[in-house]
Amino acid sequence: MSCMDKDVHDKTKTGRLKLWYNEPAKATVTDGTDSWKDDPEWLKALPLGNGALGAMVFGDVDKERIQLNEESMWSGSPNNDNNPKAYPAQAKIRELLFKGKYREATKFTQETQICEGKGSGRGQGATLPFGCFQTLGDLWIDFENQGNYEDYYRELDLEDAIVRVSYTKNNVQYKRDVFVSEPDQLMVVRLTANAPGAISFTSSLSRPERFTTKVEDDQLVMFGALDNGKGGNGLEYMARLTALNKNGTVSYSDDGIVVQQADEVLLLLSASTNYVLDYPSYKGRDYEKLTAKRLENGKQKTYAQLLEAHTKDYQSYFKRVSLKLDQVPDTVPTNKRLQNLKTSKSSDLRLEELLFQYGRYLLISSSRPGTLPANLQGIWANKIQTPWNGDYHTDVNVQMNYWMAEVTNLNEMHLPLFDLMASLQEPGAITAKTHYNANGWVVHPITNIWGYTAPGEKASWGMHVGGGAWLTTHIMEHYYFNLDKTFLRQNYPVLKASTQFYMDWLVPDHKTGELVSGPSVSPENTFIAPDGSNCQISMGPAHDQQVIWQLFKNFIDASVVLGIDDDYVASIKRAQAQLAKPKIGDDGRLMEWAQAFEEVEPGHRHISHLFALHPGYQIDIEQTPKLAMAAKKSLDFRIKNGGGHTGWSAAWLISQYARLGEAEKAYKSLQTVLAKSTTSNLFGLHPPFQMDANFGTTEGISEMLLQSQSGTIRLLHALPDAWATGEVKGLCARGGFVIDMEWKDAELTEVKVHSKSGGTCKIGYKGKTIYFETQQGQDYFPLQAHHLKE
Ligand SMILES: C[C@@H]1O[C@@H](O)[C@@H](O)[C@H](O)[C@@H]1O
Repeated sequence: MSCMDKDVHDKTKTGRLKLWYNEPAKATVTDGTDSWKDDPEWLKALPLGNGALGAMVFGDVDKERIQLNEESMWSGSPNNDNNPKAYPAQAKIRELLFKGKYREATKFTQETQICEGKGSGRGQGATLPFGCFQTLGDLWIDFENQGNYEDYYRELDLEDAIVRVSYTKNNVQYKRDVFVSEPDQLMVVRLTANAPGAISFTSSLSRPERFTTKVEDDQLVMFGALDNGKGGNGLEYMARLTALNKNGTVSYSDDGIVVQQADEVLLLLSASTNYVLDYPSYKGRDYEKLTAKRLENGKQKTYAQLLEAHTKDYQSYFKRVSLKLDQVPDTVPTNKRLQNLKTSKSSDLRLEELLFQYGRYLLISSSRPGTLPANLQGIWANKIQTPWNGDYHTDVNVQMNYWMAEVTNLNEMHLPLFDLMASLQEPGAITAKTHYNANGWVVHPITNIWGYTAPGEKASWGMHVGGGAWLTTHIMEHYYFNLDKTFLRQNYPVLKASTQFYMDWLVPDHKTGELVSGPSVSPENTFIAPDGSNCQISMGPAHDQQVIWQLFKNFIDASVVLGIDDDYVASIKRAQAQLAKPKIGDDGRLMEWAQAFEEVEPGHRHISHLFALHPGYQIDIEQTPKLAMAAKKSLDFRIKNGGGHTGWSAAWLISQYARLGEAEKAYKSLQTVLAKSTTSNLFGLHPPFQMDANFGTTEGISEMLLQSQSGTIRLLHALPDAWATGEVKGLCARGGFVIDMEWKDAELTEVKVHSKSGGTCKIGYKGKTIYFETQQGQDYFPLQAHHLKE
């Protein structure tokens, strides 16, 4: 084990992409009872993860706290409280709606269509069958010697996914390096000092409830079972901790590990549960054996070997993309930079670069092939009752988590979302049959790791049936960016089964004969019915019509790619043509509902009726300019009335405006996210903390620089004045292209196109469009070769 490599702990030397601070996050635990309120010190801690194991490092001096997560730490249990009363009532609700009796329909829908049980417990389901994503617990490192310290420094280095802490105390310089390795499935903590025998501490493991610790050989083991929400034990978990010391002594007791006068110490932690993403039992993993094996493997390796494997793995993803907007060295601590931005209201290019790459860092750290998808918290939650149960919301949130995956060259991180979709097929088919007597599968706005697909406990948000269609759009996105036919063939059944649900669900509108979806909601939004009552339920809300249109388009395109041209595909083409389409209201805005209702909350956080502009593309600035202008009116109206007031909704606005080529408005929404919805560790805020704002912001910045949804690769489509000069490398475009760009004074100066799969490349820039044929693996320079600018 080597000692003390000086330079990486000194930020100024490297100019690397880092979050850094001159003060620790206090390791004290504040009262976690109010699940909707964040612990302010936790929001200063720094996140690490390997997709399954997560850690938040506080970096405190006298007592270090590393709050731990494991992706499947969920209370609750498999329980799909479908409601057999739903289908018999459906026809009456539709009749009421076609007659314009919205108040009666909304009331009857709440009485007959929601789940049988308590559902998500209004986002507080920790003790219910729905369950809740919870903390694994805390690793404590108590140095037991109070007193002053100086030269304090801590950082999260995005270039190698390591947290470093250093300070001087009693003339001894202490250092900590922490990372969570994917190859070794271990959290690694290295403690060093520049004086022999200076390292002494007691280390322990704990969590707010349901845990026992014991010694097993040279390990401290924490284990327990979570609440299954039915009055018994559910998921079983285990964490194992061991200490490898250089000189000094180590002793183990059921309460902790005591290290005395060591020169250097390595702490290794493994953790897992008996969970398996497999309907109907969702269990069977031998977590005790797995955690023991991982720890044993780790103990056979040197720190350098563990570090090298981790860095190599992480950088193989992170280093695919670089963004340069600012050349000025980073001399201001991150929390101070953010504070300056919030007070001065002036932009900060370095923070924008950092936020862009931070989204990529967080996705690599919370979603890997074979893990569960990133949830509302990514994988970082410090409570027993997490906001909204830390679940998977399918009416924008989980989709937003993955919008950036392909364009920012992280296609592998997208795979867990497809695993989730596949796991919802069986429970979703039972809900489709029970609630709607329909084939195929359906999911409503909330799902969890137990295959929950029922509507939940409130019709006002639960009756969103478009979530399944929306989720499947990711299948075609992954195909378009990678042209992987094997992937498409494997996922075609999920796509087809989703179309089968909507083919059984859609009905002709009594007046227009167009196919409409309903009873359904425009996610979580409320309209004023003609009788003045506040209602949510209607026939043909724009959002449903748009996600179903996109699903049918994707299914037709996938069938063409796979050479499938049967009667069923033909029936989908007919149904798509018959769907009610986006409409423009008398006020020029895009209509959110089939009728021009007034909104109870004009500044509502959801903008679901603009799905067709982003992430869908039924509406396009060049191909459907009228609808695009109506979309712009709707966006401006939303913001004028206070829209974008949650982190995720402000992040979505960046992409929406970017699709319209509205660079300054997109940039303004980016400033809104930074100024209003970003906290000192750059976590996004709903508030409380909610990860989709981070992922949505990275997507938004990508959309400002590069778009390819229309079939044309649009370069610098929404370049704000603030980014007059810059460079981006490694962004991906549909069709299997990787794009590098440099620009100066808002003019492209260099473009490189790498063709991953060959084929025709169509590029658009400032109103000019060029085409050129490409060979697989070749690079092209369209600026010169194809006179892109003349
Ligand atoms: C997790 C929750 O998801 C939906 O319900 C949104 O409307 C909320 O704003 C929040 O993001």
